[in-house]
Amino acid sequence: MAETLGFIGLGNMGAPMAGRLIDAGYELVVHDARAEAVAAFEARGARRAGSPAEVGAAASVVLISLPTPAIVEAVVLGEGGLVEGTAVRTVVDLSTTGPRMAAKIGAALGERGMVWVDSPVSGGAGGAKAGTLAVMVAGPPETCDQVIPVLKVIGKIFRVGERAGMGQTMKLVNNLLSAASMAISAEAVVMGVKAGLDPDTVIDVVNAGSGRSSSTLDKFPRSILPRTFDYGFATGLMYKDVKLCLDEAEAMGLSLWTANAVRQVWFQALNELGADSDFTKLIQVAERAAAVEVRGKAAK
Ligand SMILES: NC(=O)c1ccc[n+]([C@@H]2O[C@H](COP(=O)([O-])OP(=O)(O)OC[C@H]3O[C@@H](n4cnc5c(N)ncnc54)[C@H](O)[C@@H]3O)[C@@H](O)[C@H]2O)c1
Repeated sequence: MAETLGFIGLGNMGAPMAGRLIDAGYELVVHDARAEAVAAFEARGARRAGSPAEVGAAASVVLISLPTPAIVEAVVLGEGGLVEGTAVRTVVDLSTTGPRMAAKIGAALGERGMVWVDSPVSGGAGGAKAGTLAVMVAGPPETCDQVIPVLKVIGKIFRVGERAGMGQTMKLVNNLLSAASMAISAEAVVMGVKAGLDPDTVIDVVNAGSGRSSSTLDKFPRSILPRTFDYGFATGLMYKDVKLCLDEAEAMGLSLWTANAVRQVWFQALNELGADSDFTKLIQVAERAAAVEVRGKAAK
């Protein structure tokens, strides 16, 4: 019989990850606050659970992909939460939750004889669909050994530590760089276009030169130049990640000067674009300031 897994949070990342698990032969018990997201998975043979506790009653290993640390905490430890289920033993958090929340929930689960595997991911909705995410796994080695065959379905595994929170720290390091590269790429490309350069040429040259980054290699050609703005990552979540990173740095007594400037850029984007906007719309903030539009060819 196929192994049953729980999955909570079927959004931009959760849906393609859960979809790959179904395709790989796992049986899923799913839950999401959005009924339509659950219905789409029922149509693919998954079982619906009415609450996180119901998921915890049906599966010993449960994966979660939820927006914010507060939501993760409520879904796992709150009323009707995952830990109320009698079957659940291992919870794998694929969300960006921050190291302190990961440690807090990990400790709370430990008191109940359960294990928290801190396992954030990077690579976007496209990477989730293709199974090419970077998966940053931290937790007790024997539990990690048990869940890694499942996680291999969604991406490449990096074991980054044995303590809940170490995966999160790795993820915040990665996303600080991602947030910074989007911010500076938007400014730089807008400046070049304002001076008369062709946007496609700018990106082609940068990608053949030393200025390239995941923003210029992926986000510009896929979402910004064709102006589809459909990368699948929300501005509010990008801001959350930068803020979590700076909160951690401050707790460590570190002053991250560039990161503080990056936070301000994303705070401005949050106010101008709204939390739910696609994060590649950041270009529009720079465009407004420069009174110019970056419009290239459609993605190939
Ligand atoms: N989108 C990306 O490119 C990306 C990449 C890597 C990591 N992440 C991280 O992964 C996590 C999920 O991101 P996403 O982009 O898929 O977000 P999303 O908003 O698209 O999806 C979150 C899902 O959680 C559901 N949800 C929210 N509150 C809930 C609750 N209380 N109970 C049950 N379901 C609830 C929502 O309905 C939604 O389907 C976040 O922590 C994010 O930072 C996102």
